[in-house]
Amino acid sequence: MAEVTSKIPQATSKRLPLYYRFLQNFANAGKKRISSSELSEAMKIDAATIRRDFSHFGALGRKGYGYDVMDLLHFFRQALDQDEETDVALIGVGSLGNAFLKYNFQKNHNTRIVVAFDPKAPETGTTVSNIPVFHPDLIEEKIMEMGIDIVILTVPARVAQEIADRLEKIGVKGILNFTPVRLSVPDSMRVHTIDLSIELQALIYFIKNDVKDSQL
Ligand SMILES: NC(=O)c1ccc[n+]([C@@H]2O[C@H](COP(=O)([O-])OP(=O)(O)OC[C@H]3O[C@@H](n4cnc5c(N)ncnc54)[C@H](O)[C@@H]3O)[C@@H](O)[C@H]2O)c1
Repeated sequence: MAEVTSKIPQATSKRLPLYYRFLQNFANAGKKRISSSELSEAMKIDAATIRRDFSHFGALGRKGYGYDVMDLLHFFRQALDQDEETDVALIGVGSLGNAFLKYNFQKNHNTRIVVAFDPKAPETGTTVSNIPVFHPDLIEEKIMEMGIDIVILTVPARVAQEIADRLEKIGVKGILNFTPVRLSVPDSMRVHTIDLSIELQALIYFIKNDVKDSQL
């Protein structure tokens, strides 16, 4: 199967983790091959979109056979770098942060939150769902010690930029930002901002306009 190339459209790339999750479920259920219409039904993405996406990955289903589940999984694992374990830190253990610590990517064993920070934690650290939570004074020390590159930010808006600046200084590469702040960071750092109200607005727009190729 072909390597992922930079030519893959963004909308297709965004569906990669979703494909991966569904294929894992199919593999766990003992399924060896899958057709685009079966995937379409499970994922609620139309079959033509799936076939087009898969053609970008060099995956060509055979008529009457479909796609080989293990082949696809192998490909997605490489594309998503899932063969490597990624340790993630979370900053801000409030309503949202607590929920993430409890969830902790249960369906993806290669990505996990291994440490968290919140001023409510004593300096010695405590745990939530077995994950150590330290005072934010220890952010630099712990993140560098643990070699963490990715941080989930679930702090109040007023402290978000200040924390991003601190993370930049210690070479953190990526922030998954749940705060409403448009973080200003250098090119060496990547920020993905998730804003539920924008996602919801987009969903409503796509439903109203019946845009099929937008399931993510
Ligand atoms: N992305 C979304 O869709 C979405 C949805 C809800 C909330 N939010 C945003 O996510 C953030 C968290 O929301 P919440 O509801 O969990 O808030 P929350 O107030 O329940 O939690 C924030 C936590 O951050 C901690 N904190 C404060 N200063 C800190 C610091 N310097 N370092 C580390 N931790 C610090 C607080 O002690 C608190 O536990 C807010 O910015 C909120 O606007 C985003």
